[in-house]
Amino acid sequence: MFGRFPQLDGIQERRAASAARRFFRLARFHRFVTLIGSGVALIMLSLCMMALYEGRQEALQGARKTSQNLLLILQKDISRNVELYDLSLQAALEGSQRSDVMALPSSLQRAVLFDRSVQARYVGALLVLDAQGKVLIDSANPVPRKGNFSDREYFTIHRENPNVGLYLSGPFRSRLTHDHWIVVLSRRVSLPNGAFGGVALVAIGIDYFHDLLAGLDVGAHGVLLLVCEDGSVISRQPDHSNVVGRSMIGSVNFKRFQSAASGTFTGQDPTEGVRRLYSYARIPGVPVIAVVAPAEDDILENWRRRSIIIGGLMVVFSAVFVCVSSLLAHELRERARNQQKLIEQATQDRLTGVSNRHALDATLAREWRRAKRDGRTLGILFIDVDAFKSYNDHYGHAAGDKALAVVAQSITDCLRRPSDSIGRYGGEEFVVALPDTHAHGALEVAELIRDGVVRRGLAHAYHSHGSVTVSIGVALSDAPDVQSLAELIAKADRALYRAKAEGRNAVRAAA
Ligand SMILES: Nc1nc2c(ncn2[C@@H]2O[C@H](COP(=O)(O)OP(=O)(O)OP(=O)(O)O)[C@@H](O)[C@H]2O)c(=O)[nH]1
Repeated sequence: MFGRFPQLDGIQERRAASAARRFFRLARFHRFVTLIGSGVALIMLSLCMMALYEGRQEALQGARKTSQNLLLILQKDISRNVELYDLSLQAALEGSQRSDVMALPSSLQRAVLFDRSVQARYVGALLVLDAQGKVLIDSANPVPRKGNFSDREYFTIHRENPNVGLYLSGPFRSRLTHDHWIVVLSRRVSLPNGAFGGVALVAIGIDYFHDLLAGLDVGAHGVLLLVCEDGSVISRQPDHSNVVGRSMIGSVNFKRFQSAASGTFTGQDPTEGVRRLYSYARIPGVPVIAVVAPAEDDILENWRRRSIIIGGLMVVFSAVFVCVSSLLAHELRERARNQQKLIEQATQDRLTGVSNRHALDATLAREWRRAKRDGRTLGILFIDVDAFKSYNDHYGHAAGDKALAVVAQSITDCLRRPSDSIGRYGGEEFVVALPDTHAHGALEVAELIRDGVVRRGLAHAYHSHGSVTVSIGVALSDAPDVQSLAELIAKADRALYRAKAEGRNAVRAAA
C-alpha cells in the first residue's frame, strides 16, 4: 500500500508545460488561418477589381482622346477648304462688281474671276446670280447655264439681310448637276448704294464630306456625323446616303450637341440602341457640328477580354488560396487535437480520469515550491481505498476498476477550489494537494471526501462497513519536522497508516 515518494522530474514538468503552451498557441492560431486566408483573398480580389476598373477608365479616356484628335482633323480640313472656297468666292464677287473686268472678253474675264480652286474635285460650280436669281456668271460654262435660284433659301437670306456674310446652306439636291446632293457657300452681292445685287455662290458636292468621313476609323459600330446647326444632316458614316438632308431636330442627342460649343457624353443611339461615347465640336467659321462617336462595346472590347481572363484567374487563384487556408486550418486543428490527446495521455490516468502519477508528481513539486516561496501552507491528503483486495477478490477485477473510478470522481466532486488537485498515486491510492490550506481546512476537506465515498453506497459485503470506504492521512507543509516534499508525503502516509490501524473509513492528521 505505501511506497516511497519518488524524486520529482523537473525536466519532464518543463517539457509538459512547453507542450501545453504549443498546444494553446496552435489552438488559438488555427481559428484565424481561414479568416486571414479569406481576408487576403478578398483584398487581392478588391485590388484586381480596382486595377480592372482603372483599365476601363483608361480605355474610355483613350477613346475620348482619339475622338478629340479626329474632331481636330475634321475641323481643320473643313475650315481650310471653306476658307479657300471663300477666297475664290470673294475674288469672283469683287471681280463681278468691276466694270472693267466685266467688259473683258469672256475667256479673259473667266481667267480673272476664277482661280484654279473652282476646278477642285468637289466643287460643282461658282455662280454669280443677279438680284432676280438668274445666273450671271458660271465657272462651269462660258455661256451661263439657264436657271433661276431666287427660291433657294440662301438667296432669300442674303436678299433680306445684308449682314449675313459667308453663309453655308444645308444639303439639297442641285438643279444644275442632275440632282446631286450639294451644300452651297454663298455671299451677298451688294450694289454701291447698298441695295441687294444678287448672290455669289460655290456649290460643294456632298461627296467631299462623305470622303472626308470615310477616311477616318471609329470602329465597327462607331459613327461619324456632320450636321448643320439647323439639324439637317450633311454626312454620316456609315449610312451616308440614307440620311443626308434628314433633320435631327427633336433628337435627344442633337439637343446635347447644341448645348455647348464642344463636349463629350455617353448616350444611346435611339434607332440602333447602341451605346456610344459622343464627342462633338463646332467647325470654326461655318454652322456645322462635327460628331465622333465610337461604340462603347468597341472601345471596351479588348478590356473586356482581358478582364475576363485576369478576373477569372484571380477568382480561381483566390478560391485556391481560401481552400489552401482552410486545409492549413484543418491541419492545424488536427495537430492541436493530437497535441491535446498527447498531453492528456501523458498526464491523465486512463482508468479514473484524474492526473496520473507523473502529472501528480509535477503538480506536487510545483505546489511545494510555490508554498515555500509565498510562505503559505500546502495541505496533503493521502487517500487509500479500504479492503480493496477483498473487493477485487469477490467482485472481480473489472468491478474493482469501476469502483476506483467512482471513488476518484467522488474525491474530485469534493474539491471546491480551482487550485486543489487530485492524482492517482498508484494502485488504489490517491493524493490530493490543497494549496494555501491550514490544518482545520485540510481535515474538513478530508472528512468531506471520506463521507462522500460512503454516501456513494458502493456495496462491499466483505468489508466491515458494508460499502466501499476510504481512509485518509492529512499532513501540512508548515509542520516543523517537514523540510521536503518527500517528508510531507511520508508524513501523510504515516497518518493514513494510523487511520487504517484505527479501524479504516477514518481521517487522521499527522502527529
Ligand atoms: N481492480 C483494481 N485493483 C487494483 C488496482 N490497483 C491496485 N489494485 C488492488 O488493490 C489491492 C490493494 O490491496 P492491499 O494493498 O492489500 O490493501 P487493501 O486490501 O485495500 O487493504 P487495506 O488497504 O489495508 O484496507 C490489491 O489487491 C491490488 O491488486 C487497479 O487498478 N484495479
